[in-house]
Parts: sequence; structure tokens; C-alpha cells
Amino acid sequence: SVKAVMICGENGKFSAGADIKGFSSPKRRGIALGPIVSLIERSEKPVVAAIEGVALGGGLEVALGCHYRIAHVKARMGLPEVTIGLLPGAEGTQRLPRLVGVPAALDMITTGKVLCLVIPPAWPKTHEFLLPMYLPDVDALFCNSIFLPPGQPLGPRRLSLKPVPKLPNMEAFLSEALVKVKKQAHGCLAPELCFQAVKAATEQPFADGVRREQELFNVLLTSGQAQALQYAFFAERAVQKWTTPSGASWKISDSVSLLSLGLGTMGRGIVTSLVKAKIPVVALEQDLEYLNMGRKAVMFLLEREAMKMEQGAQTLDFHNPARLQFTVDFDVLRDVDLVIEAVFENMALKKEIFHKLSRICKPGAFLCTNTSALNINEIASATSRPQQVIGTHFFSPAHVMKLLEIIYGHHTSPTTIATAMQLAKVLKKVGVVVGNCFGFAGNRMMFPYAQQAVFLLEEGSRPEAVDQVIEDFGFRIGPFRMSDLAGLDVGTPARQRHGHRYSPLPDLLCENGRFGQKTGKGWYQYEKAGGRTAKPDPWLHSFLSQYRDTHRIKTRFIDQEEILERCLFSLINEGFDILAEGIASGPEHLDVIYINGYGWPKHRGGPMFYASTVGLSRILAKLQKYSEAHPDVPGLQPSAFLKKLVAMGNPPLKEWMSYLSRPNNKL
Ligand SMILES: CCC/C=C/C(=O)SCCNC(=O)CCNC(=O)[C@H](O)C(C)(C)COP(=O)([O-])OP(=O)([O-])OC[C@H]1O[C@@H](n2cnc3c(N)ncnc32)[C@H](O)[C@@H]1OP(=O)([O-])[O-]
Repeated sequence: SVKAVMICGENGKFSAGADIKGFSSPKRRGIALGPIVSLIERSEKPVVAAIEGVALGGGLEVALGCHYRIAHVKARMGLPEVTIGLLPGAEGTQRLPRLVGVPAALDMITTGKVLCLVIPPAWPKTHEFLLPMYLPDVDALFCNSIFLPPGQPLGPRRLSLKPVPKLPNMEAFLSEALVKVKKQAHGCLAPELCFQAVKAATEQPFADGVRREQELFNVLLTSGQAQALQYAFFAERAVQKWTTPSGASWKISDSVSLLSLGLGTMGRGIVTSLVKAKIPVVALEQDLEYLNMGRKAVMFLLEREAMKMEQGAQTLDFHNPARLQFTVDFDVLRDVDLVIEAVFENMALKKEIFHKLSRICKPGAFLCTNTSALNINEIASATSRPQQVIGTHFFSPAHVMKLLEIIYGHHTSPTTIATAMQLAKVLKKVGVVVGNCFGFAGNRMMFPYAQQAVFLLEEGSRPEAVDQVIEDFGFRIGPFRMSDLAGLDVGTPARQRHGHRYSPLPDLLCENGRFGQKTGKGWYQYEKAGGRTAKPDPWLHSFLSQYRDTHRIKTRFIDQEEILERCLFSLINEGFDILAEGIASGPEHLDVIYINGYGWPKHRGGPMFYASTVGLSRILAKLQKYSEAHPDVPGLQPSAFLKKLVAMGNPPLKEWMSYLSRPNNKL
């Protein structure tokens, strides 16, 4: 007597898809969702998916098996399996192209993007609650009446029976799409295998396509990359669950006003990200000329951001002085709730500013400093409220990069830390709390890596060889291309001497006017000053040979394995010291920092996860070998904590912290 079946979710959500934890649990591998979706589709009674909130992954695949889909106007849909190293393995790669066509399906499946409904303006706004599902770029096939016409045959409603819509130039389209997918994958397997599965839908009948989808799914499931990406998914959520023992928190709401001090590169990006997050902001500069320059740059960035958004300009409302104000008047400091200082990296200047802030700001105001290495305690000592001082290390460009490293000082209160974490959340960034030390967690690990890269040049390698190895590993950009991009004159403290091996190479390049892209020459040559295309430079090669001759350094061939290991293992080694000192609360924290702030390839799970996959004993053995060859390089001497873990039998990553004998941080 049942006329139709409706599948819906609960609590305003349809489904977030399969339980991601299940993929790594051997017990659950036997469950296959695809046949269940097929069963739904074969039903003789009409089945309707009623979608509210999210319909993701396996959830959306269930909806694709239904005969009708209706959705709430605010529903969000996507197949994000690719982001966790998989493909939509419940027949989604075969059904979606049949529904929305190959270009839209490929885009959704290979990027994992989550789409909001786009309601065609012509649609009557009679029923704001449930509307037929309609996605951008999708033809009218999606727009079915929400009323099921009685006696309508279900055959045409079964997606598996429909042909994949033809394209006049399918072959050319697919080869172009493959090039694009490969270019964006940076060594990650899943996007290409997602592509192959959709391609199968264009070439084979449904059942064969499903078999191909399964084969490809199994390759991914056992690839190791899926495990790394799923680890990263949970690590990102775990590090943001920072709570104080007292449960302290301070919510950033619309009524709170923020002030950004300093409108250099970082300040401009910070103001832009605050405006994007719809937080009222005052931008303060010390000098009218700098203020005007900064204002122009911020407006330019905001215009560009607005263009990327639908109805962006109105939504951001950045011409409204109640939302964004520029001033040189320090008196505005009296009313703000939180200040983010972003002046030059100069301790004396920062202390002077913090002294001033402490005098003028209201007693409850929080004072954040944007610094990449300076001592938070020393900055806080210039104020009468060190408990409200905290480091907020933004990454450049600050309105784009997702990481916010949050550094507590000796006196920073839990409420101040909770506030900075809340700020990260509001800015849609990933906040990671770390302790105070030179370079904090991220840059401190970067120093030995950058140092090894230069030492490798001294010993016989070339910038292009080192960059190639690192980029093949999955980094978007190798250390020398990165150095040219940032500018060689932007201080990397790795060059400081402490009685240990030091390479003057970067300084010598600066003395030769080679500051990187901005001067058209650095570790590479560029087409012009400000050019972006790096070309190997014969000048640099002969300069390196002369340098080696002068210092009587014997040149040798350095293979890819040594390049990779010396750069990455020294970075990882520093990570173990950071954990042992309680600067970071766990290996996941370092991994999340590296994935979101330093371009570490996510499909390798972050440096500490990668170390666990390589095996700690192997890392230790290699570090021992390299430190014997280079006894004057402290970064290669194995960390005591790493040695301890190896001695304890190489425990799994989640147990590492339990091997530290003292509490790992003051929180
Ligand atoms: C053959 C099979 C084919 C099917 C394949 C698939 O479906 S693959 C799957 C394809 N689906 C996806 O890839 C979707 C992945 N999920 C998301 O994109 C987002 O979580 C969200 C948009 C659903 C909610 O965002 P939000 O900012 O509102 O909240 P939030 O992100 O903080 O999460 C809240 C809590 O839920 C947890 N959790 C969430 N989803 C899953 C899951 N699938 N599994 C397990 N757990 C999950 C999350 O860990 C957190 O737990 P905690 O830390 O509280 O213990």
C-alpha cells in the first residue's frame, strides 16, 4: 500500500557520507554501498531524496540512486571523496555524468568541491523550504516537479538507464581535462583516478563502468595516500578542538571591533581577511603616506576578492566606514576589543608599539602580534597586561593562506588563547596553538631544511636539482624557487653562525644584487625584474664552481635520495625536538601546520605522519649516517626523542607523546 518512499536525514542534515574512520578499519571493508544504491534505484515504488543541509559523498550517491531529488534552498552537495584520497565508489562516478553531463561531473568529482544550490531567478518563490535540486552548470534535467505525477513510469527516472550526454568534442575535451587534473594533483593519485572513472562512464555501459570504478577505488583504498589524507582530515579537526582546563572562551561576534596596526604586506592581507570575515575593522598606520599606500592596496585586494564572490561587493560592504576605516589617529585604540599588530619584524619597534598599546587600549583589549619568530615574552614585557598578549603568526598572503600559528607566552591567559583560536575560526583559518621559541614550530622546522638545501649546493648540487626533488615529492615549490619568490634579502635566520657550519651563499647572492624575482635574478634567472618564470642560470653555475674552488670544497654527484632525505629528515628531526620541548602538543599539530602553511603535500599526511610511514628506525639510521659525514651540522644530529621512540620499538604516531616523561606543555 506504500505509494512512495522518501529518504531524508535528521537534524537538518541529509548525510556527510560514509564514516571516514571505517575505511581504515579492516572489519568494515566488506560493506559496499553501491549495490544498495542500485537496489534503491530498482525499486518499483518511487523513491525521493529530500535533501537538507549537506549531502556529501555516499550521501549524495544515495540521492543519485533515488528517482527524484528535492532540496532545501540552503543545501550543499558534493562528492568530496577525492579530498580523502578516494573516489565516489558507490556508483557515483557513473550516475553523476548521466545526470549533469561530463564537464560538470568531472569538475565536481576531481576537485571534491561542495556546491550550493543556485535557484534560477525565474522560479516562483512559493515554497522556500523545499525546491527541486538545481546545481550550477546543470541543465533542466535536474529541475523536476516536486509533485510526483501519478502513474508516471519510473524507467526514465533511473539514472543508470540514461546515456551519458554526448559532447561534440568528447575526446579533445577529455584529453584537455586530464592535463588540467594532472597539473593540479602535484603527485596525488586520487584526482587522476577519479578522472579515469568518469572517462569509463563515457566509454562503457553502466555495469562495466561500475566495475572499473570498483577497481580504481580499490587501488586508491590501498594506496597509502588515502590513509594520509584521512589522517589529515581528522588531525585538522583535532588541533582546532583546543579547550582550556577552565573551559575559557571569548566569542568574536559582530559587536566586536578589531584593529590592525601596520599596512605593509602582512597588514594588508590581515585587514582583507578580517573584512572578508565581516568583522568591523579599523586599519591604523603611523604615517599618512603609508596609510594612503596601504589603503589603496587593501581596496585593490578587496575589489579582487569581491569579484570572486557572487554579489561580493555588497556582501563585503567594504566602502562602509562602519565596516572598514583607515586612520592615523591612535585615539581609536581606546575603543577596540582586539588589536593585531603587523609592523616590521623589529623587536625594539614592536616593544615601543606594545608599550603604547598597553597605555591607550581599554583594560580588556587583547593585543596580538603578527610575528614569524620574535620572542612573545619580550614583546609582552613592554606592556602592563602580558596575560592579554599573544602571537598570531599569519602566513603570506594572509587573506589566502589557511594557517594561523597562535603562540602563547609565559603569561598568556587561557582566555586570550581561546580568543585567538576563535579569531582563527571566524577567519575560516586553521588555528594551531604552539609555545614560544625562536621560529615557533613552523619556521623552526624550516630552518634546517633551508640550510640543508644550501649546503647541498656547496657540495655539488644545483638549485634546479634540489627544487625538482622537492617538487616531485609534492611540494608546490622547492626551497630555491621559494627563496627567489620571497626575496633573498628577507632574513632567514638559518644563516646565523653559532660556531656551526654556515653557508654565506645567500648573502653572496644578495651582494651581487640577486634578491630573487623582484630583481629578475636570484637562484635562477627571470625574464625581467618581477618575472615569474625561473630558468637555470649559467652565471650561478659558474659562480658555484668558483665558490667551491675558493673554499676547496670537493664536488660530488648528489643523488635524489640524499637531497630528499637531508632536506626532509632534518626538518622532521627538528619536529621531534619541538615535541620533546612541549612547543607543540602532538605530531598532528606539526602536520596541520605544515599542510596548511608550508605547502607540504597533504597526500603525504604532514612531516610527522610521513616519518611514521617511512619508519622511525630508518629516519634515525639515515640521520646518523649524515651527521657522521657532517659533524658540524647540528640539524643532522638525531633528536633524543626520536632515538627514544626507536628504542621503544617504533610505537604508532598516536602514542608518541605518551613516551615523554614530563607534561608536554604548560596548558
Ligand atoms: C564506497 C563508499 C563511498 C562513499 C564514500 C564516502 O562517502 S567518503 C566520505 C565523504 N564525505 C566527506 O568527505 C565529508 C567530510 N565531512 C565534512 O566535509 C564536514 O565534516 C561537514 C561539512 C560534514 C561538517 O562540517 P562542520 O564544520 O559542521 O563539522 P566538522 O567538520 O567539525 O565535523 C563534525 C564532526 O563530524 C566528523 N565527521 C564529519 N564527516 C565525517 C565522516 N564522513 N566520517 C566520519 N566523521 C565525520 C568530524 O570528524 C567531526 O568529529 P569530531 O571532531 O566532532 O569528533
